[in-house]
Amino acid sequence: MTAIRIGTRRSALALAQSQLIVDALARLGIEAELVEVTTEGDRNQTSPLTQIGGTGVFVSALRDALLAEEIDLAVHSLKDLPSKGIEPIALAAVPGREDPRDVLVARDGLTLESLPAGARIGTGSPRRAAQLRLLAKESTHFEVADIRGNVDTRVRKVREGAYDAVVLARAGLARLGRLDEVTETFDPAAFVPAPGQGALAIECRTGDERMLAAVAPLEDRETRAAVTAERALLAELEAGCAAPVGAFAQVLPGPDNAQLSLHAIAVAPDGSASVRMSMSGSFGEAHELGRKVAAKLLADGAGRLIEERVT
Ligand SMILES: NCc1[nH]cc(CCC(=O)O)c1CC(=O)O
Repeated sequence: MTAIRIGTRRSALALAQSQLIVDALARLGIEAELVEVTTEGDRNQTSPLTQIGGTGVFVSALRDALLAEEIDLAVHSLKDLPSKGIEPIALAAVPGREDPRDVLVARDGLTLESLPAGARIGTGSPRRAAQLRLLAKESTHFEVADIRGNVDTRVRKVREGAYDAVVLARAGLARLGRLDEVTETFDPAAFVPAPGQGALAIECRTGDERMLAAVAPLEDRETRAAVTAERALLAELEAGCAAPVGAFAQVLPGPDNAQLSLHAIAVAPDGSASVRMSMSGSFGEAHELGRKVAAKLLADGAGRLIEERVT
């Protein structure tokens, strides 16, 4: 049998994540190799993410390569996937999640509390920007500035003094072996992560039984349930990965592991207002839980808050 071709973006993080899957398959006795695919999101590092086609810019080139049969599997950061799937592509496996929390990487070991007034915090994410502004209103004062580039670039910009701090996913730094850069890890109930953050998505062509069977052992049912709830919420809000919406689901510890909790927030982009909601439901009804929490958020005015203001 020929080696499975795994499509990956070229960034250090994408390569590390895809290599995790190559290694996991190798442990199952299955040979796989990486095929690098350049995406529009990688080529275009200058314009804000929200201007280069919104959701899914990192995803479509890999999907195109799958459909053209240039690769057999695609590995994505699950949070970069559009919240609605497409028919010819299957979410073949969701492996175990890394730490889903957001972190601060600040100069001189600083935290949100200890950053001086007027500090510049870099993020390209409307969700992070909105939650930073929300926190700023409540405690200290800082300026949120747009930033682009991959994880290494962003950390370097703090080192070079262009920003006092950046907000990143803890998972990305963990996978790059750079957790020592973290100066504060945010409580996910206070600073809510992106739906799917920390999880990987392994996609194949719909009906490709060989690939579905190969990656089935990598599936983690707790992560699948959690991200199903988080993504159902995002889809129900008709929001994409660029929306100021956070969602974080967890399997509740207990004798039967039968409960899933979901905590979500929708924030006005300027941080002037927010709506939060928490609910739990049965493990087997993750999608329904996401829809219910979204409906409650909408009833509390979330739709108006997150409405895209095209300027
Ligand atoms: N937006 C880009 C992106 N997509 C996935 C990750 C990190 C890994 C993850 O969240 O699973 C990152 C970088 C970041 O947000 O810091």
